[in-house]
Amino acid sequence: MKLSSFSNCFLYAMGLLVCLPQAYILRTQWQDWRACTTAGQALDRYEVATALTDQVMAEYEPTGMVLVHDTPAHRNALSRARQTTDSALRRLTILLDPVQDASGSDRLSLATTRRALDEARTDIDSLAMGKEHCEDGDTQGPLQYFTAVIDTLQPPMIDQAAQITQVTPGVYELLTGANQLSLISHYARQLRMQLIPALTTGCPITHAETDALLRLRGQIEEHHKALVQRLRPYRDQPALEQAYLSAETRYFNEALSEVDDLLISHRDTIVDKERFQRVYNQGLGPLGNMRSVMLQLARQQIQRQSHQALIMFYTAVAASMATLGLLLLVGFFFRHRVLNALADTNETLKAFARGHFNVPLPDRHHHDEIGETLHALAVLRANNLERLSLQEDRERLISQLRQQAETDFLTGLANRQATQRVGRQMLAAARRGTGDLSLILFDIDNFKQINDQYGHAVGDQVLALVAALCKEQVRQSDLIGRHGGEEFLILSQPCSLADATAQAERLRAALEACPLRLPDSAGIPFTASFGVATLNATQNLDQLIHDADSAMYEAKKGGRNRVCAYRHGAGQAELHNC
Ligand SMILES: Nc1nc2c(ncn2[C@@H]2O[C@H](COP(=O)(O)OP(=O)(O)OP(=O)(O)O)[C@@H](O)[C@H]2O)c(=O)[nH]1
Repeated sequence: MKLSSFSNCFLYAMGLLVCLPQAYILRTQWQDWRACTTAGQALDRYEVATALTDQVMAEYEPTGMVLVHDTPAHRNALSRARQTTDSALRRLTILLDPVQDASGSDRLSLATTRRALDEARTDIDSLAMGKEHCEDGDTQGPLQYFTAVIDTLQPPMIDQAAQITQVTPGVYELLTGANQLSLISHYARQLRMQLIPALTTGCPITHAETDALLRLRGQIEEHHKALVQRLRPYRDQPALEQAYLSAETRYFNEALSEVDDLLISHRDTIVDKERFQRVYNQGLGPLGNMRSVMLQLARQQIQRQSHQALIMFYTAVAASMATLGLLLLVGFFFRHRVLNALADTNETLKAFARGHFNVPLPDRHHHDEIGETLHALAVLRANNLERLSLQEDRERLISQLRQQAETDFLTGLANRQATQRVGRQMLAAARRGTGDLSLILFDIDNFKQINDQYGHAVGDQVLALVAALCKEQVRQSDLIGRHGGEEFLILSQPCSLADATAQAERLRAALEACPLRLPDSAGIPFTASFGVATLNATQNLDQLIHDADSAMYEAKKGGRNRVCAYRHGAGQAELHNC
């Protein structure tokens, strides 16, 4: 497995290992925040349900007034109170509608409330019609009806409270306390409703009313004690402490003292009705205020938790992004600094292995292990390039030396040694069937006389001129060599005897027609005698030269400045142009 594939797999695996738990954490934090939002909405519904409870309780007094004095004014007050209650009930129904659970218990419960309310109102209306004042039990029936209505509101409130405490358990005591305050308000208002006949018309308090007062007084005390217990953990909250002290003073001390005085003295009338009404009514307000403060504290706690959940969510998002970014950075770093560097180094090494030391080295200057390897490669490359350069110089020198060793200094033609070496190669090629090999051997006629007459320097110039004329006359592939002093040879391949003879004739004519031109002379004419031979199946180079030499000898003998060809089997060289 290649390192690059391995690193890709490793990075993908790491990405999954990092992403999956982080996705889980993100999901959890998001759900926590959503739950807090849902708890806040549940608290909204809880408050509306509480307000509805208050509104139902607000009907107690106008109901009591209508039962005592069925006047149009009291009827109007009752009608307004009922309208407000209906509107609060509708509002709660709308709020609860989108959050119905599978059982639809909240909706059913509100339908029951609606029914109980309608029944209570019907019964109260029929009770109010044509009745006499101060009848015993006037207020007992309506109170039972209202109690039934209040009871139907408990299930939706408990459901909402359960939803809230499931998310924010810390608000349990506050919600329970608020519910107890609702019940205390309920009993407190019932207690006052019991006294409406006595307060408004001066009717004597009946035994039944006294019993109801005692029962309600006991229930208020019972819930009051429980409320004090629940409030203990929150006494350090200034707003709640203040609301609590106000409720304690105004209702539990002052208002209930009025009731206790009435009960303890066993009187059937209230001495100072105005004072009783004022003190008792002023005591009811702090109860509602205290409950509002408790619900406000619960809301603040939910908001704090929601805020914390949101911060945790954003922190998780930031941590996820940072981790992923870090992973990508590590991947990029590893790919760039390690994998790519290794791949480049690998390519360079492969090129070196093929002997290509001229390839450019990867452009990396990091001080790490790969950087050190590349530095070593740079040294290796420089050493090898130097070695190759020296090798090239040496080969060039050898080539020059070889060329010098095989070149005739005077004419620039191949010397005898080179002629022998190249001649053997051409002979081998001819043996492989690449065509006939012919040899032209020629010697300048009476050259001694030229030397003697004009000097050796001029003789040398004649030799050089002969070489130049030869180069003009023969093919590039032919070999021209200086065989000896004033003797030259030409090896042609492929070339038949007839073609070689014709070529020798052209060369002879060219030499004859080109005397050596000297500045102070009219020209020094010279000629040459040529012998031509063609290689047969069994000959070696020396034998071929020997045949050409025989023919050249015949040309000399025949009077010079002529071409003689050697034919095998003829017994002697056959003269041509003689
Ligand atoms: N200038 C000069 N002369 C050379 C060179 N090599 C050989 N010779 C001369 O060439 C002459 C050859 O003379 P010979 O062998 O007698 O032949 P020839 O005078 O050409 O007469 P034939 O060959 O019979 O026509 C000698 O005088 C050599 O000194 C050379 O490199 N330069």
